[in-house]
Amino acid sequence: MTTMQTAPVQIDIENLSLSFGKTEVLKGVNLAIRPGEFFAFLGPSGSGKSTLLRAIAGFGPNPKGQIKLDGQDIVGSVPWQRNVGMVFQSYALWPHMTVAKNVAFGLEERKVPSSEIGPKVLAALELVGMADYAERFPSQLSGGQQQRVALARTIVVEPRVLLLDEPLSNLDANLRVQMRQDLLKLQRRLGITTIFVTHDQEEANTICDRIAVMADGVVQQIGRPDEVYDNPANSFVAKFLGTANILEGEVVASAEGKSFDCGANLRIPVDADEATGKARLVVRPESIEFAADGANDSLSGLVASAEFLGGMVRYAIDVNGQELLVDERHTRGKKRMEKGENVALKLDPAQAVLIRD
Ligand SMILES: Nc1ncnc2c1ncn2[C@@H]1O[C@H](COP(=O)(O)OP(=O)(O)OP(=O)(O)O)[C@@H](O)[C@H]1O
Repeated sequence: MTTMQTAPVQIDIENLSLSFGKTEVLKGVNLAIRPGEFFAFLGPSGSGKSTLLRAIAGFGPNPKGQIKLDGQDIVGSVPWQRNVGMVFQSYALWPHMTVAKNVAFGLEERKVPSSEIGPKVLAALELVGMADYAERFPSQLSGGQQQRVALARTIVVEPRVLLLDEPLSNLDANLRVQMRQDLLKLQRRLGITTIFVTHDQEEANTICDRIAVMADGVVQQIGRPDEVYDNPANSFVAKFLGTANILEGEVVASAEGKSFDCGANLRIPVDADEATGKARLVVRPESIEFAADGANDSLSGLVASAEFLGGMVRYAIDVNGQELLVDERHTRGKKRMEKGENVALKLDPAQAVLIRD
């Protein structure tokens, strides 16, 4: 079982809405997940990520709309008919069964011939690096090991889709980093279409091919992590992925062309085809640079605060009443600028994104 027996599936979610009583928690979700993709639902607590994942698995109230696996709608079919594997945050291993029994359980339920069960269990445990622990009980394993067993138990039945609901959140920080790489390797080896639910942007960014950023039961944006980071569709996405300066202002036209004006003498040129009127400008702290004093087009400001973050220093700079966060790479022994110090900033317009929300 080193690769999928069947070709990986495409998942299409169309106009999916779901309510708990009168509360609508998914509001018309549309998503297309490609075969073999490692896809993330990323969003804050309560945004509906788990509800959406559970709807794919067939748990929870029946949604309106469609969930298609390779074009076939599965809404309305019972969970065990979907052949979709789910790994929960809490592992949910049977405490009274050994590791091998836990992994064998799903095969026995599916009436797989007993002669095939042993080799399949061993192969699944080998895939997650737990073959030596087959006769232990869950209570004799660390959290990370239990999570590996939970994974083995899910993949042993060769599901068409792998659903992971915050699978690493109970592990300590170092183990999480290692496990996410292991997960990625496993996913690539199996070639299985996988959805990973997390509220941790670093986790999603490092291992997922694409992400859907969710808020309030609505998909806010879909794309590769770097695409979404570089081109946030709205303020929520800009703030949720990384740190962003979001300047309020308007696009104005003048003899020199169009620019974004947020008062405070801060004008940034924008494309000629941008409509005039109210807008916001998103600028990441790492894309603003300190310039030599008096350099052309530089903005002058005052250091309001400085935070040492290890590899960099995050400054808050007051530019005529508008505060801008600016990250500067730290090198050994580099002196930090002091509060009240005069600085000049360079803001490359190509690094700024105009949004209208
Ligand atoms: N069984 C339920 N009954 C009523 N409301 C529910 C139920 N399950 C979830 N909800 C509500 O649905 C909304 C979405 O919850 P969901 O668990 O999908 O969010 P989430 O993004 O996965 O958050 P978290 O990261 O905290 O799990 C929340 O407002 C939650 O309170």
